[in-house]
Amino acid sequence: MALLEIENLVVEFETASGPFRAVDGVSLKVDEREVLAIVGESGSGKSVSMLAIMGLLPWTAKVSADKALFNGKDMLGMSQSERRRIVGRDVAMIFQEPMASLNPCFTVGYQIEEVLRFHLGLDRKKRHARAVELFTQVGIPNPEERLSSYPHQMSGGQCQRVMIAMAIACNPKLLIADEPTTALDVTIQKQILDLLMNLQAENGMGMIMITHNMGVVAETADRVIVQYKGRKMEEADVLSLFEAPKNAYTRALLAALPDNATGDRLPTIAGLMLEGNASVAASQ
Ligand SMILES: Nc1ncnc2c1ncn2[C@@H]1O[C@H](COP(=O)(O)OP(=O)(O)OP(=O)(O)O)[C@@H](O)[C@H]1O
Repeated sequence: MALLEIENLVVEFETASGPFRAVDGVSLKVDEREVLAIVGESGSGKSVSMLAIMGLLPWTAKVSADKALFNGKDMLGMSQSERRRIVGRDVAMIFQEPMASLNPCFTVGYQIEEVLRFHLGLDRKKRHARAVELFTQVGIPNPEERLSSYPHQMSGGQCQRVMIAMAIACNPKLLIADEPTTALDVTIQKQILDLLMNLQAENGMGMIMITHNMGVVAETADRVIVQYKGRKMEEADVLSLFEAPKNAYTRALLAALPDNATGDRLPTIAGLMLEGNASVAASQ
């Protein structure tokens, strides 16, 4: 049984100018211990698909799917309270902006201990011990001291480590990392990516890596889905995708990698910025 199995996911938003389809019939599967990358440019519906399954979209979103099973449970059919117990415990998400994901009014220690209280019901002493253990695991120096820091007293990289510690606090089966390194300095990006991949291997988690960066895909994924304007363009194991991409949009993404630039200028993705031309990629 797959850990996560989604078939024909559709997400539409009610907007002032009528309904807008952000995700258009996406299907995917993630197995235990597998890393699936979802890659595509900004606005291709990568985040919205995952937020829809987690029940984290606003009421203006209409979500439907033929199947949306996590660990055999129907994520769209279950009650809000049942979903709240699963999200954050069995499935955890890390977002692009660690500063924005943390509450500025509470210490990072309080925030991680809240996760441990809510999902695992640990008493104060056990919560504290587990928080220290988690901070140590994600490489935060002087964990005891750092637990009483507020988010603004920490760097972006440290805040992302806190977010990762919170995400793995309950040993989730699936970790969804949504552009986890995009907002960080280049030197820190590699450290955070290495940390995530080590934790994924150590804890045996399934993982979905959402990114627009083919370099990140190459470093992390077993399998890749290429998404464009809410649709799946191509799906392949990572080696096949890099060696023999089948879709024109995938080829264009790969050609735009700096290593593939042959002249002084980066290659352009011709025509893809025009409105409503998903067919350019879809039809090739
Ligand atoms: N609440 C909302 N109401 C209306 N449209 C929305 C809403 N949230 C997202 N969208 C739209 O849905 C589309 C897909 O957004 P999504 O965030 O999934 O893109 P993405 O591929 O993850 O890109 P990025 O990396 O920039 O977030 C975008 O066009 C976005 O503007």
